[in-house]
Amino acid sequence: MKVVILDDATQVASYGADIFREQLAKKPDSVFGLATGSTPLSLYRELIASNQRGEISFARVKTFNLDEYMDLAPEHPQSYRHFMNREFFEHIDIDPDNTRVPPGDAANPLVACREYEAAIEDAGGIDIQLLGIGRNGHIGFNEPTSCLSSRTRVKTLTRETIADNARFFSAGEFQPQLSITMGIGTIMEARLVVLLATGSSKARAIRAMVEGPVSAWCPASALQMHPATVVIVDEEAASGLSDPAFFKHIEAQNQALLARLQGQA
Ligand SMILES: N[C@@H]1[C@@H](O)[C@H](O)[C@@H](COP(=O)(O)O)O[C@@H]1O
Repeated sequence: MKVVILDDATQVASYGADIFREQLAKKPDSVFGLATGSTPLSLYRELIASNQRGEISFARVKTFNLDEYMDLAPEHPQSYRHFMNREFFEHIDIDPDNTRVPPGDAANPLVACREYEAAIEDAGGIDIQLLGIGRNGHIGFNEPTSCLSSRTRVKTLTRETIADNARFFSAGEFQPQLSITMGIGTIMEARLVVLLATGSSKARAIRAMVEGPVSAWCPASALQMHPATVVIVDEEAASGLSDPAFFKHIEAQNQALLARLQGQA
């Protein structure tokens, strides 16, 4: 697990966006796993700007979103499908048919979960999976006690997650208690995982993910077993780590090594 600590949320978004830009330069038909939440929004805005300047193209890209609320139609303003269209897909040159979000309104969610897994496999697997993290260490909607080898399935949301996401629903409005989410096993098969976290409310989860035991109590801790995970955090989200200076030292060494290798090319 590579941990990159940066000054602020703007730098976190740029560092993350660079990884996507580099991937697109290498493989224009990349498969991206995408996330919702407020954290990735600045990264999406950077990618939109690059796309509109003609620096990158999503014309051959396929995307799979991590999760969706159950019982919300795609047109519902709080559905993750609606969020992705509004915040990202409508502003880039992607073919809408190449974007998938788990169907929260599927007549048979169990069949829909199996089909989602099959579609990821048919696309050749995920090149980069983008993740945020919940305050309780969830990734996607894999809440604490999730099986660490789980696949796409229906998950019950914790009261903490429902409370955290209540701000998006108006008072008295139906708020889903269930979700469809890629499993931790699904996420672990992505070739590269990029997890972003900003703000002090994420400090406890980041510490548990990076330093804690690999445990279903912190689903993100499973990423300690992933061969290529980059965790990009601002100072506040890193504030619970025992030795942030060590991670900064490693990153400085990595950048120096990269510069040396580029000099040799
Ligand atoms: N299912 C999503 C997660 O994918 C996201 O990482 C988390 C954190 O959201 P935010 O970035 O707004 O803190 O919220 C939701 O529960």
